[in-house]
Amino acid sequence: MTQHIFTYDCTLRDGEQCEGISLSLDDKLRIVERLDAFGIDFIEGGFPASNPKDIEFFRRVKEMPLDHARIAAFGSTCKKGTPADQDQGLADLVECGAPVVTIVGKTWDAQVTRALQTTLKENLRMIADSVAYLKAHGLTVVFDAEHFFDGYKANPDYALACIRAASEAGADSIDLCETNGGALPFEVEEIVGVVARALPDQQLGIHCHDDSGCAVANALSAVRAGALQVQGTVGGIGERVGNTDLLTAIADMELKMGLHCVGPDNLRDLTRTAQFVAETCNLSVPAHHPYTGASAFAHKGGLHASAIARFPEAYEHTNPRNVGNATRMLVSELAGKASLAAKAKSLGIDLSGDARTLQAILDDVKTREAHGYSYEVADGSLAVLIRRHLGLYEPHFRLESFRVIVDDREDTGALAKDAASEATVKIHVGNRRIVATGEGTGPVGALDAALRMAITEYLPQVANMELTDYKVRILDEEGAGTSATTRVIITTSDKRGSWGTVGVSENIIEASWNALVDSIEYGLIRAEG
Ligand SMILES: CC(=O)SCCNC(=O)CCNC(=O)[C@H](O)C(C)(C)COP(=O)(O)OP(=O)(O)OC[C@H]1O[C@@H](n2cnc3c(N)ncnc32)[C@H](O)[C@@H]1OP(=O)(O)O
Ligand SMILES: CC(=O)C(=O)O
Repeated sequence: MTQHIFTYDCTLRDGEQCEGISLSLDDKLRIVERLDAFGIDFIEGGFPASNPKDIEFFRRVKEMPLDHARIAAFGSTCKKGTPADQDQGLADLVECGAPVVTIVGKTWDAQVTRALQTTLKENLRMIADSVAYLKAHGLTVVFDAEHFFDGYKANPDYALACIRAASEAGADSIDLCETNGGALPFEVEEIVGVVARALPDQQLGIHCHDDSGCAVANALSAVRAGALQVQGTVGGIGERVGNTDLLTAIADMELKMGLHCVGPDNLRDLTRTAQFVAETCNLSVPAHHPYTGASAFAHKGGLHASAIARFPEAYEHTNPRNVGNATRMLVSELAGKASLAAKAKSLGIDLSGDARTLQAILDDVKTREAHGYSYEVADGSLAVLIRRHLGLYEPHFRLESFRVIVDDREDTGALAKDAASEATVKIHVGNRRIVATGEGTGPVGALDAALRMAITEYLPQVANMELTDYKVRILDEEGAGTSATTRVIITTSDKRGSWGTVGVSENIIEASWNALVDSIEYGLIRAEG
Protein backbone atom coordinates (compact mmCIF):
# COMPACT_ATOMS: atom_id res chain seq x y z
CA MET A 1 0.00 0.00 0.00
CA THR A 2 1.19 3.51 -0.77
CA GLN A 3 2.66 5.21 2.29
CA HIS A 4 0.57 8.17 3.49
CA ILE A 5 2.46 11.29 4.55
CA PHE A 6 0.47 13.53 6.90
CA THR A 7 0.18 17.08 5.66
CA TYR A 8 0.24 19.78 8.31
CA ASP A 9 -0.50 23.32 7.17
CA CYS A 10 0.78 26.28 9.22
CA THR A 11 -0.32 29.11 6.89
CA LEU A 12 -2.61 30.53 9.56
CA ARG A 13 0.14 30.57 12.20
CA ASP A 14 3.67 30.65 10.72
CA GLY A 15 2.27 32.15 7.49
CA GLU A 16 0.86 35.03 9.53
CA GLN A 17 4.36 35.59 10.92
CA CYS A 18 5.36 36.66 7.38
CA GLU A 19 6.09 40.37 7.06
CA GLY A 20 3.15 42.09 5.35
CA ILE A 21 0.59 39.33 5.94
CA SER A 22 -2.40 39.95 8.15
CA LEU A 23 -5.46 37.76 7.87
CA SER A 24 -8.88 38.65 9.19
CA LEU A 25 -10.88 36.07 11.10
CA ASP A 26 -13.07 35.48 8.04
CA ASP A 27 -9.97 35.07 5.84
CA LYS A 28 -8.71 32.39 8.20
CA LEU A 29 -12.00 30.52 8.23
CA ARG A 30 -12.24 30.62 4.42
CA ILE A 31 -8.72 29.22 4.12
CA VAL A 32 -9.63 26.41 6.54
CA GLU A 33 -12.65 25.52 4.40
CA ARG A 34 -10.51 25.45 1.26
CA LEU A 35 -7.63 23.43 2.72
CA ASP A 36 -10.10 20.95 4.20
CA ALA A 37 -11.66 20.44 0.77
CA PHE A 38 -8.17 19.99 -0.68
CA GLY A 39 -7.50 17.14 1.76
CA ILE A 40 -4.95 18.63 4.17
CA ASP A 41 -4.74 16.47 7.32
CA PHE A 42 -3.95 19.12 9.94
CA ILE A 43 -4.55 22.86 9.87
CA GLU A 44 -2.78 24.93 12.50
CA GLY A 45 -5.22 27.76 13.15
CA GLY A 46 -3.25 30.09 15.40
CA PHE A 47 -1.85 30.79 18.84
CA PRO A 48 -4.69 31.17 21.39
CA ALA A 49 -2.36 32.73 23.98
CA SER A 50 -1.38 35.41 21.50
CA ASN A 51 -4.44 37.47 20.62
CA PRO A 52 -8.26 37.68 20.79
CA LYS A 53 -8.66 37.01 17.05
CA ASP A 54 -7.10 33.59 17.43
CA ILE A 55 -9.25 32.80 20.48
CA GLU A 56 -12.35 33.72 18.46
CA PHE A 57 -11.01 31.66 15.52
CA PHE A 58 -11.00 28.49 17.65
CA ARG A 59 -14.51 29.24 18.89
CA ARG A 60 -15.82 29.73 15.34
CA VAL A 61 -13.93 26.90 13.67
CA LYS A 62 -15.57 24.39 16.04
CA GLU A 63 -18.88 25.21 14.35
CA MET A 64 -17.57 24.48 10.86
CA PRO A 65 -18.41 21.08 9.38
CA LEU A 66 -15.01 19.86 8.18
CA ASP A 67 -14.80 16.72 6.04
CA HIS A 68 -11.23 15.76 6.64
CA ALA A 69 -8.89 18.19 8.40
CA ARG A 70 -8.18 18.30 12.13
CA ILE A 71 -7.58 21.71 13.64
CA ALA A 72 -4.43 22.30 15.68
CA ALA A 73 -3.78 25.08 18.17
CA PHE A 74 -0.23 26.32 18.66
CA GLY A 75 1.57 27.30 21.85
CA SER A 76 4.75 26.64 23.77
CA THR A 77 5.91 24.55 26.67
CA CYS A 78 5.11 25.95 30.11
CA LYS A 79 7.11 28.85 31.50
CA LYS A 80 10.28 28.14 33.42
CA GLY A 81 9.58 27.61 37.11
CA THR A 82 5.85 27.11 36.46
CA PRO A 83 4.15 23.71 36.77
CA ALA A 84 2.28 22.79 33.61
CA ASP A 85 -1.08 22.75 35.38
CA GLN A 86 -0.58 26.37 36.48
CA ASP A 87 0.64 27.68 33.12
CA GLN A 88 -1.72 30.13 31.44
CA GLY A 89 -0.51 29.36 27.90
CA LEU A 90 -1.21 25.65 28.29
CA ALA A 91 -4.57 26.39 29.92
CA ASP A 92 -5.44 28.55 26.88
CA LEU A 93 -4.60 25.64 24.58
CA VAL A 94 -6.88 23.27 26.48
CA GLU A 95 -9.59 25.89 26.76
CA CYS A 96 -9.67 26.69 23.01
CA GLY A 97 -11.17 23.27 22.27
CA ALA A 98 -8.90 22.26 19.37
CA PRO A 99 -8.48 18.48 19.22
CA VAL A 100 -4.78 18.80 18.36
CA VAL A 101 -2.25 20.99 20.11
CA THR A 102 1.26 21.72 18.95
CA ILE A 103 3.74 23.05 21.45
CA VAL A 104 7.14 24.40 20.59
CA GLY A 105 9.99 23.56 22.96
CA LYS A 106 13.68 24.32 22.99
CA THR A 107 16.11 21.58 21.98
CA TRP A 108 19.31 23.61 21.45
CA ASP A 109 21.28 23.96 24.69
CA ALA A 110 22.39 27.55 23.99
CA GLN A 111 18.78 28.60 23.37
CA VAL A 112 17.85 27.17 26.76
CA THR A 113 20.60 28.90 28.71
CA ARG A 114 20.76 32.17 26.74
CA ALA A 115 17.25 32.82 25.36
CA LEU A 116 15.09 31.11 27.99
CA GLN A 117 17.73 31.80 30.68
CA THR A 118 17.11 28.61 32.53
CA THR A 119 18.89 25.31 33.12
CA LEU A 120 19.05 22.36 30.74
CA LYS A 121 17.35 20.24 33.40
CA GLU A 122 14.48 22.70 33.86
CA ASN A 123 13.87 22.75 30.09
CA LEU A 124 13.59 18.94 30.08
CA ARG A 125 11.06 19.24 32.91
CA MET A 126 9.09 21.90 31.00
CA ILE A 127 8.89 19.65 27.91
CA ALA A 128 7.89 16.48 29.74
CA ASP A 129 5.41 18.22 32.07
CA SER A 130 3.74 20.16 29.26
CA VAL A 131 3.27 17.16 26.97
CA ALA A 132 2.01 14.98 29.83
CA TYR A 133 -0.45 17.68 30.94
CA LEU A 134 -1.93 18.04 27.46
CA LYS A 135 -2.12 14.26 26.98
CA ALA A 136 -3.95 14.01 30.30
CA HIS A 137 -6.60 16.28 28.74
CA GLY A 138 -7.10 13.74 25.95
CA LEU A 139 -5.48 15.85 23.23
CA THR A 140 -3.39 14.82 20.27
CA VAL A 141 -0.01 16.43 20.92
CA VAL A 142 2.59 17.47 18.39
CA PHE A 143 5.92 18.51 19.87
CA ASP A 144 7.68 21.07 17.64
CA ALA A 145 11.35 20.56 18.47
CA GLU A 146 12.57 24.10 17.88
CA HIS A 147 16.10 24.55 16.42
CA PHE A 148 16.52 20.79 16.44
CA PHE A 149 19.12 20.65 13.68
CA ASP A 150 21.30 23.45 15.07
CA GLY A 151 20.80 21.92 18.52
CA TYR A 152 21.84 18.49 17.31
CA LYS A 153 24.98 19.91 15.67
CA ALA A 154 25.91 21.77 18.90
CA ASN A 155 25.03 19.10 21.46
CA PRO A 156 23.52 15.91 20.03
CA ASP A 157 23.00 14.23 23.40
CA TYR A 158 20.98 17.14 24.75
CA ALA A 159 18.92 17.59 21.58
CA LEU A 160 18.05 13.88 21.67
CA ALA A 161 17.29 14.05 25.42
CA CYS A 162 14.73 16.81 24.72
CA ILE A 163 12.80 14.85 22.14
CA ARG A 164 13.09 11.68 24.21
CA ALA A 165 11.43 13.59 27.09
CA ALA A 166 8.57 14.58 24.75
CA SER A 167 8.27 11.06 23.42
CA GLU A 168 8.20 9.41 26.85
CA ALA A 169 5.56 11.92 27.99
CA GLY A 170 3.33 10.70 25.14
CA ALA A 171 3.79 13.11 22.21
CA ASP A 172 1.92 11.73 19.20
CA SER A 173 4.30 13.32 16.73
CA ILE A 174 7.68 14.94 17.19
CA ASP A 175 8.19 17.44 14.42
CA LEU A 176 11.83 18.37 14.03
CA CYS A 177 12.11 22.07 13.28
CA GLU A 178 14.80 23.55 11.05
CA THR A 179 13.98 26.87 12.67
CA ASN A 180 16.81 29.07 11.36
CA GLY A 181 16.54 27.59 7.87
CA GLY A 182 20.28 27.25 7.28
CA ALA A 183 20.65 23.48 6.99
CA LEU A 184 21.15 21.64 3.70
CA PRO A 185 19.32 18.51 2.51
CA PHE A 186 22.15 16.03 3.13
CA GLU A 187 22.46 17.24 6.76
CA VAL A 188 18.71 16.99 7.33
CA GLU A 189 18.57 13.49 5.88
CA GLU A 190 21.46 12.34 8.05
CA ILE A 191 20.14 13.84 11.30
CA VAL A 192 16.54 12.66 10.79
CA GLY A 193 17.99 9.19 10.10
CA VAL A 194 19.78 9.26 13.47
CA VAL A 195 16.57 10.28 15.25
CA ALA A 196 14.51 7.63 13.47
CA ARG A 197 16.95 4.97 14.68
CA ALA A 198 17.06 6.42 18.23
CA LEU A 199 13.25 6.58 18.57
CA PRO A 200 12.04 3.81 16.26
CA ASP A 201 8.45 3.78 17.54
CA GLN A 202 7.93 7.50 17.54
CA GLN A 203 6.17 9.29 14.67
CA LEU A 204 8.42 12.07 13.34
CA GLY A 205 7.55 15.15 11.33
CA ILE A 206 9.50 18.00 9.76
CA HIS A 207 9.10 21.80 9.79
CA CYS A 208 11.58 23.78 7.68
CA HIS A 209 12.36 27.40 6.95
CA ASP A 210 13.74 28.52 3.62
CA ASP A 211 16.68 30.73 4.59
CA SER A 212 19.15 28.67 2.55
CA GLY A 213 16.61 28.16 -0.24
CA CYS A 214 16.24 24.48 0.69
CA ALA A 215 13.01 24.24 2.69
CA VAL A 216 11.16 21.99 0.26
CA ALA A 217 14.28 19.89 -0.42
CA ASN A 218 14.93 19.59 3.31
CA ALA A 219 11.37 18.43 3.96
CA LEU A 220 11.68 15.77 1.24
CA SER A 221 15.04 14.65 2.65
CA ALA A 222 13.45 14.25 6.06
CA VAL A 223 10.70 12.12 4.54
CA ARG A 224 13.33 9.92 2.86
CA ALA A 225 14.90 9.44 6.28
CA GLY A 226 11.63 8.46 7.98
CA ALA A 227 9.52 11.57 8.74
CA LEU A 228 5.82 10.83 8.28
CA GLN A 229 4.44 14.34 8.69
CA VAL A 230 5.37 17.43 6.65
CA GLN A 231 4.61 20.92 7.90
CA GLY A 232 4.55 23.92 5.58
CA THR A 233 2.54 26.85 4.34
CA VAL A 234 0.74 27.60 1.10
CA GLY A 235 3.17 29.51 -1.11
CA GLY A 236 5.87 29.05 1.54
CA ILE A 237 4.94 32.28 3.33
CA GLY A 238 6.28 32.56 6.86
CA GLU A 239 8.74 34.12 9.27
CA ARG A 240 11.71 35.86 7.51
CA VAL A 241 12.02 34.25 4.04
CA GLY A 242 9.33 31.68 4.75
CA ASN A 243 8.71 27.98 5.14
CA THR A 244 8.44 24.83 3.11
CA ASP A 245 5.87 25.45 0.40
CA LEU A 246 3.49 22.71 1.42
CA LEU A 247 1.82 22.53 -1.99
CA THR A 248 5.13 22.09 -3.82
CA ALA A 249 6.18 19.43 -1.31
CA ILE A 250 2.84 17.64 -1.75
CA ALA A 251 3.20 17.62 -5.55
CA ASP A 252 6.78 16.34 -5.27
CA MET A 253 5.80 13.59 -2.85
CA GLU A 254 2.80 12.49 -4.90
CA LEU A 255 4.32 12.76 -8.35
CA LYS A 256 8.00 12.01 -7.75
CA MET A 257 8.27 9.93 -4.60
CA GLY A 258 5.32 7.56 -4.96
CA LEU A 259 3.79 8.74 -1.67
CA HIS A 260 0.19 9.60 -0.85
CA CYS A 261 -0.78 12.99 0.59
CA VAL A 262 -4.05 14.26 -0.89
CA GLY A 263 -4.44 11.79 -3.73
CA PRO A 264 -4.38 12.40 -7.51
CA ASP A 265 -7.93 13.82 -7.75
CA ASN A 266 -7.35 16.52 -5.15
CA LEU A 267 -3.88 17.17 -6.57
CA ARG A 268 -5.57 18.49 -9.71
CA ASP A 269 -6.89 21.30 -7.49
CA LEU A 270 -3.36 22.33 -6.46
CA THR A 271 -3.13 25.44 -8.66
CA ARG A 272 -6.57 26.72 -7.75
CA THR A 273 -5.84 26.15 -4.05
CA ALA A 274 -2.59 28.13 -4.33
CA GLN A 275 -4.44 30.94 -6.11
CA PHE A 276 -7.27 30.98 -3.58
CA VAL A 277 -4.96 31.23 -0.58
CA ALA A 278 -2.72 33.81 -2.27
CA GLU A 279 -5.72 35.99 -3.14
CA THR A 280 -7.06 35.70 0.39
CA CYS A 281 -3.65 36.83 1.69
CA ASN A 282 -3.79 39.75 -0.79
CA LEU A 283 -0.91 38.27 -2.78
CA SER A 284 -0.67 36.66 -6.17
CA VAL A 285 1.02 33.36 -6.95
CA PRO A 286 4.45 34.35 -8.35
CA ALA A 287 4.48 33.60 -12.09
CA HIS A 288 7.62 31.51 -11.83
CA HIS A 289 6.47 29.42 -8.88
CA PRO A 290 6.93 25.64 -9.29
CA TYR A 291 3.78 23.73 -10.31
CA THR A 292 1.27 26.53 -9.63
CA GLY A 293 2.78 29.66 -11.25
CA ALA A 294 1.42 30.98 -14.56
CA SER A 295 4.85 30.41 -16.13
CA ALA A 296 5.40 26.95 -14.61
CA PHE A 297 4.50 25.34 -17.94
CA ALA A 298 4.97 28.35 -20.28
CA HIS A 299 7.34 27.84 -23.20
CA LYS A 300 9.09 30.74 -24.88
CA GLY A 301 12.04 29.23 -26.73
CA GLY A 302 11.03 28.25 -30.28
CA LEU A 303 13.05 25.03 -30.10
CA HIS A 304 11.16 24.02 -26.95
CA ALA A 305 7.75 24.65 -28.51
CA SER A 306 8.69 22.71 -31.61
CA ALA A 307 9.76 19.69 -29.55
CA ILE A 308 6.71 19.89 -27.26
CA ALA A 309 4.33 19.79 -30.21
CA ARG A 310 5.83 16.37 -31.06
CA PHE A 311 6.64 15.11 -27.58
CA PRO A 312 5.00 16.98 -24.64
CA GLU A 313 7.41 15.55 -22.05
CA ALA A 314 10.33 17.16 -23.93
CA TYR A 315 10.33 20.26 -21.71
CA GLU A 316 7.76 19.46 -19.02
CA HIS A 317 8.78 17.51 -15.92
CA THR A 318 5.19 16.45 -15.31
CA ASN A 319 1.84 16.78 -17.05
CA PRO A 320 0.50 20.21 -15.96
CA ARG A 321 -3.00 18.72 -15.73
CA ASN A 322 -1.80 16.64 -12.76
CA VAL A 323 -1.68 19.86 -10.73
CA GLY A 324 -4.47 21.79 -12.44
CA ASN A 325 -2.15 23.98 -14.46
CA ALA A 326 -1.81 24.22 -18.26
CA THR A 327 0.80 24.39 -20.98
CA ARG A 328 1.14 27.86 -22.51
CA MET A 329 3.04 28.84 -25.63
CA LEU A 330 4.55 32.31 -25.67
CA VAL A 331 5.07 34.11 -28.93
CA SER A 332 7.95 36.57 -29.04
CA GLU A 333 11.15 37.23 -30.99
CA LEU A 334 12.40 33.90 -29.58
CA ALA A 335 9.52 31.94 -31.12
CA GLY A 336 9.56 29.58 -34.07
CA LYS A 337 6.73 28.39 -36.33
CA ALA A 338 5.72 25.66 -33.87
CA SER A 339 5.23 28.19 -31.02
CA LEU A 340 3.15 30.41 -33.27
CA ALA A 341 1.00 27.53 -34.55
CA ALA A 342 0.32 26.35 -30.99
CA LYS A 343 -0.49 29.87 -29.78
CA ALA A 344 -2.78 30.51 -32.78
CA LYS A 345 -4.59 27.26 -32.02
CA SER A 346 -5.20 28.39 -28.44
CA LEU A 347 -6.67 31.60 -29.94
CA GLY A 348 -8.99 29.54 -32.14
CA ILE A 349 -7.05 29.85 -35.41
CA ASP A 350 -5.66 26.81 -37.20
CA LEU A 351 -2.41 27.67 -38.99
CA SER A 352 -0.87 24.22 -38.89
CA GLY A 353 -1.10 23.46 -42.62
CA ASP A 354 0.11 26.82 -43.86
CA ALA A 355 3.88 27.07 -43.48
CA ARG A 356 4.19 30.14 -45.71
CA THR A 357 1.63 32.21 -43.73
CA LEU A 358 3.16 31.01 -40.47
CA GLN A 359 6.57 32.23 -41.62
CA ALA A 360 5.16 35.57 -42.80
CA ILE A 361 3.42 36.18 -39.46
CA LEU A 362 6.51 35.11 -37.55
CA ASP A 363 8.69 37.50 -39.57
CA ASP A 364 6.20 40.29 -38.88
CA VAL A 365 6.20 39.50 -35.13
CA LYS A 366 10.00 39.53 -35.03
CA THR A 367 10.24 42.81 -36.99
CA ARG A 368 7.67 44.44 -34.73
CA GLU A 369 9.39 43.17 -31.58
CA ALA A 370 12.62 44.72 -32.89
CA HIS A 371 10.68 48.03 -33.02
CA GLY A 372 9.47 47.76 -29.45
CA TYR A 373 6.33 45.60 -29.61
CA SER A 374 6.06 42.68 -27.22
CA TYR A 375 3.51 39.97 -27.94
CA GLU A 376 4.29 37.69 -25.01
CA VAL A 377 1.43 39.03 -22.91
CA ALA A 378 -0.40 40.80 -25.75
CA ASP A 379 -2.42 37.84 -26.99
CA GLY A 380 -5.24 40.17 -28.12
CA SER A 381 -2.91 42.13 -30.41
CA LEU A 382 -1.38 38.90 -31.68
CA ALA A 383 -4.83 37.57 -32.59
CA VAL A 384 -5.60 40.80 -34.47
CA LEU A 385 -2.23 40.60 -36.28
CA ILE A 386 -2.80 36.98 -37.32
CA ARG A 387 -6.27 37.85 -38.61
CA ARG A 388 -4.85 40.72 -40.65
CA HIS A 389 -2.41 38.31 -42.33
CA LEU A 390 -5.21 35.86 -43.06
CA GLY A 391 -7.45 38.58 -44.48
CA LEU A 392 -9.97 37.85 -41.70
CA TYR A 393 -9.70 41.19 -39.96
CA GLU A 394 -12.62 43.51 -40.59
CA PRO A 395 -12.31 46.55 -38.25
CA HIS A 396 -15.54 47.27 -36.36
CA PHE A 397 -14.81 51.01 -36.35
CA ARG A 398 -12.43 53.45 -37.99
CA LEU A 399 -10.73 56.48 -36.49
CA GLU A 400 -10.93 59.78 -38.31
CA SER A 401 -9.10 61.73 -35.59
CA PHE A 402 -8.75 62.25 -31.86
CA ARG A 403 -7.74 65.20 -29.70
CA VAL A 404 -6.80 65.11 -26.02
CA ILE A 405 -6.65 68.07 -23.65
CA VAL A 406 -4.92 67.79 -20.29
CA ASP A 407 -6.28 70.50 -18.03
CA ASP A 408 -4.08 71.71 -15.17
CA ARG A 409 -6.36 74.14 -13.38
CA GLU A 410 -4.60 74.69 -10.09
CA ASP A 411 -1.66 76.95 -9.30
CA THR A 412 -0.22 74.30 -6.98
CA GLY A 413 1.26 72.33 -9.87
CA ALA A 414 -0.97 69.35 -9.02
CA LEU A 415 -3.61 68.27 -11.53
CA ALA A 416 -7.21 69.03 -10.71
CA LYS A 417 -8.73 66.07 -8.88
CA ASP A 418 -11.70 65.33 -11.13
CA ALA A 419 -11.87 65.07 -14.89
CA ALA A 420 -8.47 66.64 -15.50
CA SER A 421 -8.38 65.30 -19.06
CA GLU A 422 -10.82 65.52 -21.91
CA ALA A 423 -10.74 63.64 -25.21
CA THR A 424 -12.75 64.07 -28.39
CA VAL A 425 -12.87 61.28 -30.98
CA LYS A 426 -14.28 61.28 -34.50
CA ILE A 427 -15.15 57.69 -35.37
CA HIS A 428 -16.86 55.87 -38.22
CA VAL A 429 -18.97 52.78 -37.54
CA GLY A 430 -20.23 51.47 -40.88
CA ASN A 431 -21.42 54.57 -42.70
CA ARG A 432 -22.16 56.53 -39.50
CA ARG A 433 -19.81 59.29 -38.36
CA ILE A 434 -19.82 59.89 -34.59
CA VAL A 435 -18.17 62.70 -32.66
CA ALA A 436 -17.94 62.04 -28.93
CA THR A 437 -16.21 63.59 -25.95
CA GLY A 438 -15.14 61.77 -22.81
CA GLU A 439 -13.51 62.83 -19.56
CA GLY A 440 -11.04 61.07 -17.29
CA THR A 441 -8.48 61.75 -14.62
CA GLY A 442 -5.76 60.94 -17.18
CA PRO A 443 -5.59 61.20 -20.98
CA VAL A 444 -5.94 57.45 -21.58
CA GLY A 445 -9.00 57.22 -19.35
CA ALA A 446 -10.50 60.15 -21.25
CA LEU A 447 -9.77 58.50 -24.63
CA ASP A 448 -11.26 55.21 -23.41
CA ALA A 449 -14.38 57.07 -22.22
CA ALA A 450 -14.75 58.97 -25.52
CA LEU A 451 -14.31 55.85 -27.65
CA ARG A 452 -16.87 53.93 -25.60
CA MET A 453 -19.28 56.83 -25.78
CA ALA A 454 -18.92 56.86 -29.56
CA ILE A 455 -19.34 53.16 -30.30
CA THR A 456 -21.29 51.48 -27.48
CA GLU A 457 -24.67 52.29 -29.00
CA TYR A 458 -23.70 50.43 -32.20
CA LEU A 459 -21.45 47.75 -30.62
CA PRO A 460 -23.16 47.06 -27.28
CA GLN A 461 -20.74 44.23 -26.33
CA VAL A 462 -18.23 46.97 -25.51
CA ALA A 463 -20.19 47.67 -22.31
CA ASN A 464 -19.05 44.27 -20.97
CA MET A 465 -15.37 45.12 -21.37
CA GLU A 466 -13.35 46.82 -18.68
CA LEU A 467 -9.85 48.23 -18.87
CA THR A 468 -8.21 46.60 -15.85
CA ASP A 469 -4.49 47.38 -16.17
CA TYR A 470 -2.33 49.86 -18.00
CA LYS A 471 1.48 49.65 -18.12
CA VAL A 472 3.88 52.04 -19.78
CA ARG A 473 7.50 51.30 -20.52
CA ILE A 474 9.95 53.73 -22.06
CA LEU A 475 12.29 51.61 -24.16
CA ASP A 476 15.99 52.39 -23.80
CA GLU A 477 17.23 54.64 -26.51
CA GLU A 478 20.20 56.58 -25.33
CA GLY A 479 19.91 60.26 -26.13
CA ALA A 480 16.35 59.95 -27.46
CA GLY A 481 14.98 62.06 -24.60
CA THR A 482 11.27 62.81 -24.94
CA SER A 483 11.12 61.11 -28.37
CA ALA A 484 12.10 57.71 -26.99
CA THR A 485 9.85 54.81 -28.02
CA THR A 486 7.02 54.10 -25.59
CA ARG A 487 5.38 50.70 -25.22
CA VAL A 488 1.93 50.52 -23.66
CA ILE A 489 0.38 47.24 -22.54
CA ILE A 490 -3.30 47.27 -21.66
CA THR A 491 -5.18 44.46 -19.95
CA THR A 492 -8.91 44.27 -20.61
CA SER A 493 -11.42 41.92 -19.00
CA ASP A 494 -14.87 40.65 -19.74
CA LYS A 495 -16.99 38.07 -17.92
CA ARG A 496 -15.01 35.18 -19.48
CA GLY A 497 -11.46 36.35 -18.79
CA SER A 498 -8.85 38.90 -19.76
CA TRP A 499 -6.49 39.68 -22.62
CA GLY A 500 -3.51 41.91 -23.27
CA THR A 501 -2.86 44.31 -26.12
CA VAL A 502 0.17 46.36 -27.07
CA GLY A 503 0.76 49.72 -28.68
CA VAL A 504 4.10 51.34 -29.58
CA SER A 505 4.89 54.88 -30.62
CA GLU A 506 7.17 57.81 -29.84
CA ASN A 507 3.98 59.44 -28.55
CA ILE A 508 2.57 57.89 -25.39
CA ILE A 509 -1.01 58.89 -26.27
CA GLU A 510 -0.77 57.30 -29.69
CA ALA A 511 0.78 54.13 -28.24
CA SER A 512 -2.10 54.02 -25.75
CA TRP A 513 -4.68 54.57 -28.48
CA ASN A 514 -3.27 51.69 -30.56
CA ALA A 515 -3.36 49.33 -27.59
CA LEU A 516 -6.88 50.53 -26.77
CA VAL A 517 -8.16 49.91 -30.29
CA ASP A 518 -6.71 46.37 -30.32
CA SER A 519 -8.25 45.73 -26.90
CA ILE A 520 -11.75 46.69 -28.10
CA GLU A 521 -11.37 44.97 -31.48
CA TYR A 522 -10.19 41.71 -29.91
CA GLY A 523 -12.92 41.93 -27.26
CA LEU A 524 -15.50 42.18 -30.05
CA ILE A 525 -13.94 39.22 -31.91
CA ARG A 526 -14.15 37.18 -28.67
CA ALA A 527 -17.76 38.22 -28.12
CA GLU A 528 -18.67 37.13 -31.65
CA GLY A 529 -17.22 33.71 -30.77
C1 LIG B 1 9.86 29.39 16.14
C2 LIG B 1 8.51 29.98 16.17
O1 LIG B 1 8.06 30.49 15.20
S1 LIG B 1 7.68 29.90 17.62
C3 LIG B 1 6.25 30.89 17.38
C4 LIG B 1 6.54 32.33 17.46
N1 LIG B 1 5.31 33.06 17.29
C5 LIG B 1 5.02 34.10 18.04
O2 LIG B 1 5.76 34.50 18.89
C6 LIG B 1 3.72 34.79 17.72
C7 LIG B 1 2.81 34.95 18.91
N2 LIG B 1 3.49 35.48 20.10
C8 LIG B 1 2.92 36.34 20.98
O3 LIG B 1 1.78 36.79 20.81
C9 LIG B 1 3.69 36.68 22.22
O4 LIG B 1 5.09 36.58 21.99
C10 LIG B 1 3.29 35.74 23.40
C11 LIG B 1 1.84 36.05 23.80
C12 LIG B 1 3.41 34.27 23.02
C13 LIG B 1 4.21 35.98 24.61
O5 LIG B 1 4.20 37.35 24.89
P1 LIG B 1 4.92 37.89 26.25
O6 LIG B 1 4.36 37.14 27.40
O7 LIG B 1 4.77 39.34 26.21
O8 LIG B 1 6.43 37.40 26.12
P2 LIG B 1 7.54 37.80 25.06
O9 LIG B 1 7.03 37.56 23.68
O10 LIG B 1 8.10 39.16 25.34
O11 LIG B 1 8.71 36.77 25.43
C14 LIG B 1 8.55 35.40 25.27
C15 LIG B 1 8.55 34.71 26.62
O12 LIG B 1 8.29 33.32 26.39
C16 LIG B 1 9.39 32.54 26.85
N3 LIG B 1 9.53 31.41 25.95
C17 LIG B 1 9.94 31.43 24.66
N4 LIG B 1 9.91 30.19 24.18
C18 LIG B 1 9.45 29.38 25.16
C19 LIG B 1 9.23 28.00 25.25
N5 LIG B 1 9.43 27.19 24.21
N6 LIG B 1 8.76 27.50 26.42
C20 LIG B 1 8.52 28.33 27.46
N7 LIG B 1 8.73 29.66 27.43
C21 LIG B 1 9.19 30.16 26.28
C22 LIG B 1 10.58 33.50 26.83
O13 LIG B 1 11.62 33.10 27.66
C23 LIG B 1 9.91 34.78 27.31
O14 LIG B 1 9.65 34.66 28.71
P3 LIG B 1 10.28 35.68 29.80
O15 LIG B 1 10.07 37.06 29.25
O16 LIG B 1 9.51 35.36 31.03
O17 LIG B 1 11.70 35.29 29.86
C1 LIG C 1 7.95 26.01 15.46
C2 LIG C 1 8.52 26.81 14.39
O1 LIG C 1 7.82 27.54 13.72
C3 LIG C 1 9.95 26.73 14.16
O2 LIG C 1 10.67 26.19 14.97
O3 LIG C 1 10.38 27.24 13.12
